[in-house]
Amino acid sequence: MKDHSQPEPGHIMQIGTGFWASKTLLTAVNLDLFTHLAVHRSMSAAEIKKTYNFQCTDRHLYDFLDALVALNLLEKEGNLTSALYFNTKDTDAFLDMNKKAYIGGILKMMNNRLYSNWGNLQEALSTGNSQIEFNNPSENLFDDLYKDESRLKEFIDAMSGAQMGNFMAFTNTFDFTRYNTLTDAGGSSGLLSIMVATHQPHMKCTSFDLPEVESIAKSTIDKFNLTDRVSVASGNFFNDPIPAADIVVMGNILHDWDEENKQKLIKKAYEALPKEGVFVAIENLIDNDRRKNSFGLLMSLNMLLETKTGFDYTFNDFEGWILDVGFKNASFIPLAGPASAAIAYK
Ligand SMILES: Nc1ncnc2c1ncn2[C@@H]1O[C@H](CSCC[C@H]([NH3+])C(=O)O)[C@@H](O)[C@H]1O
Repeated sequence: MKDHSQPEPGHIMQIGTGFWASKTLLTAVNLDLFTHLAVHRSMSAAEIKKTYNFQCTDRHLYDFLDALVALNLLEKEGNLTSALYFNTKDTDAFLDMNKKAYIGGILKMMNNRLYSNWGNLQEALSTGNSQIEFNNPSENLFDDLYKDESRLKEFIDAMSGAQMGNFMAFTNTFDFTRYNTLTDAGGSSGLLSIMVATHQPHMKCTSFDLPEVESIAKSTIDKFNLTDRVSVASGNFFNDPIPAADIVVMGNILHDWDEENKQKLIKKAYEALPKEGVFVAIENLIDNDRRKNSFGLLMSLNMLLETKTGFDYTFNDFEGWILDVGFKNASFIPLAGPASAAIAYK
C-alpha cells in the first residue's frame, strides 16, 4: 500500500506544472489561499468568501473549493454550508508561501503569463512565432523579461518552483564522490548549488548567471548560510567563459535555444571542465520514441510559445551533440516526474 504520510513533490509537480492543469488550481487566489489556510488551519466557505471579497454566487464558490478538493489540493470536513476546508499534506508543504519547500512560483508564473500564451498555440503553430506578452519581442526572451524587476523576480521564483523536486532528486542520486567543484551555468537563484552544498559537504559550488540575477542569488545563498561554499559569478554564457569546475550543470538551459546555440553552450561547458569532468543537463528529456513524455513534448511547445526557436530534446539528441563536441559518452538518471539528468563524460 502507498505511504501517504509524506508529502509527494512529484504529485504536486505533476498537477501543478502540467500545462493542462486546471485554471482552478492556478487561480487558487494566486496561491495565497493555501498560505491562508496554513495560518488559520481550516476555514468555512463563508470565511473564504469574505477574505477574498468574492462576489460570485455561493454555488460557484462551492464549485471552486470542491474542485480543489477533487484535485486533492484541499481537504474538507462536512459539505456545503457545514464544510470546513483545510490544506492537504502536499499543499501544506509545497504551496504555503512561508514554507522552505514552497514551489508555487511556477504556478504563479503560469497563472500570470504562460496560461494566456497557451491560448495562442494555434497562432504559434501557424506563424512559427513566439506568443509572449511583449510587442515586437526581441530574439532573446531574457532581454525582454529582465527589463522589469517584478517579472524578473517572478521568473526566478518560477524556476525554483519548477526544479525543486528535480534538484533534490539529482543531489541525492548522483555520485559526487569523485568531484569537488560544481558550476551551475544559468544557476538562477542558486538553488541547485545550495542543495548540492547542503547535502554534499565536500562540494564547493558556483552559481553563474546574468548580472541582473546576481543580487537575488546572493540573498538566497545568504539565507541558507552557505556563503563559504557557494559563490555567485556573473556573466554571459555565450560571450564569457563558464567558471571552471569538475561538474558543469545546465538546468533547463539548452531547451531555451536553437540547435546551433545548444551546441555552442555544450562546447562552452566542455571547455570549462577538466579531463574526466562531467556535464549535466537537467531537463524534461523526451523519450527516444517520442511517445510517452507528454510533459517534455508540451514543454517543447512552451519553448515555441516563449522563445520561438528553443525546443526540448531526447537523450539520443543529447548524445549526438555531446559526442560531436568531444565528450566520450553519456548516460542519464531519471529525476522527479518527467525530468532527467543527461550526463556527458569528458
Ligand atoms: N546569456 C546568458 N548567460 C548566463 N545566463 C543566462 C543567459 N541567458 C539566460 N540565462 C539564465 O538562464 C536561466 C534559464 S532558466 C533556468 C534556471 C535554472 N537553471 C533552473 O534549472 O531552474 C535564467 O536564470 C537566465 O537568467
